Amino acid sequence: MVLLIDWGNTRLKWMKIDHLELAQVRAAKVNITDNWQEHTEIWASPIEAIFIASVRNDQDNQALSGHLLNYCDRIHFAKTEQIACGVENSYSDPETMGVDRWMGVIAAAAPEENIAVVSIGSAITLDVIQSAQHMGGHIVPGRRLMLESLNTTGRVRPLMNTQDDESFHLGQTTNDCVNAGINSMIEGYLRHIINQTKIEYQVSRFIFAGGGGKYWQQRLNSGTDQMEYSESLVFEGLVKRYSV
Ligand SMILES: Nc1ncnc2c1ncn2[C@@H]1O[C@H](COP(=O)(O)OP(=O)(O)O)[C@@H](O)[C@H]1O
Ligand SMILES: CC(C)(COP(=O)(O)O)[C@@H](O)C(=O)NCCC(=O)O
Repeated sequence: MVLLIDWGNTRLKWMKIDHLELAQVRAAKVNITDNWQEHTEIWASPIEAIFIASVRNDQDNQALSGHLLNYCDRIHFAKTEQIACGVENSYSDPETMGVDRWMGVIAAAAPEENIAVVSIGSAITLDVIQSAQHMGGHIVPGRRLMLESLNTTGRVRPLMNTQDDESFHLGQTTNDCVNAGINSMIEGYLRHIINQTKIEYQVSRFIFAGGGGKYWQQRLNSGTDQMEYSESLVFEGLVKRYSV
């Protein structure tokens, strides 16, 4: 059994597969937790190897690997590279690019296709790939980070609405004003990058990922653009990178 881990700023995602094969990743269940220590099932069965894409700090990564070493001594933390699986990174200093983004880029890249990966998690990220060349991207604060940034005003102390706004509307409470406004910001940003990447980078395929990926892919998919949602994109990148 091989254990794959995608550790973002909010949640740890994990799956177990028999072999490093894309078909297995696509069929496997993605498990999600805010608190991995409580999930003994992660390491309950024998594990041959562990591949991790983590954007957490060294202390968190050491705590996780220190624990996992009790169950498996083949632990590999993926790193962002200049080139991998035929995909070239646009960063002048590739190691500074989040490994979750890089795994998404590796997973999405296809010869002779122009693709945008849009990940909607703690941060919202864009990565554009033209025929296996990473062209660059964006990083913007995600929904929670935008909302929490208003706490610094002292007066606006909003809470996240549990229900997603389905349409444009105006709030009549502080909370609703903030939530409706942030949703509009995300929608405006996403519509803008979809338009611009089509015009400027001839993007013809959009792959959404991350905790809000499914919601926004469904909401923005008018049927005219090729828009997909992938729950396992980072895992697919790990498999593509380490199955060679
Ligand atoms: N509809 C949505 N719109 C924007 N962001 C969302 C939505 N649903 C969930 N999220 C965000 O997704 C994040 C969790 O997604 P995830 O990809 O696991 O994040 P990370 O990889 O950063 O841990 C949360 O921070 C949450 O605010
Ligand atoms: C941009 C990110 C914070 C996104 O993380 P996430 O929302 O998936 O938790 C992460 O990819 C990261 O820490 N990147 C390093 C900076 C960069 O990619 O240039």
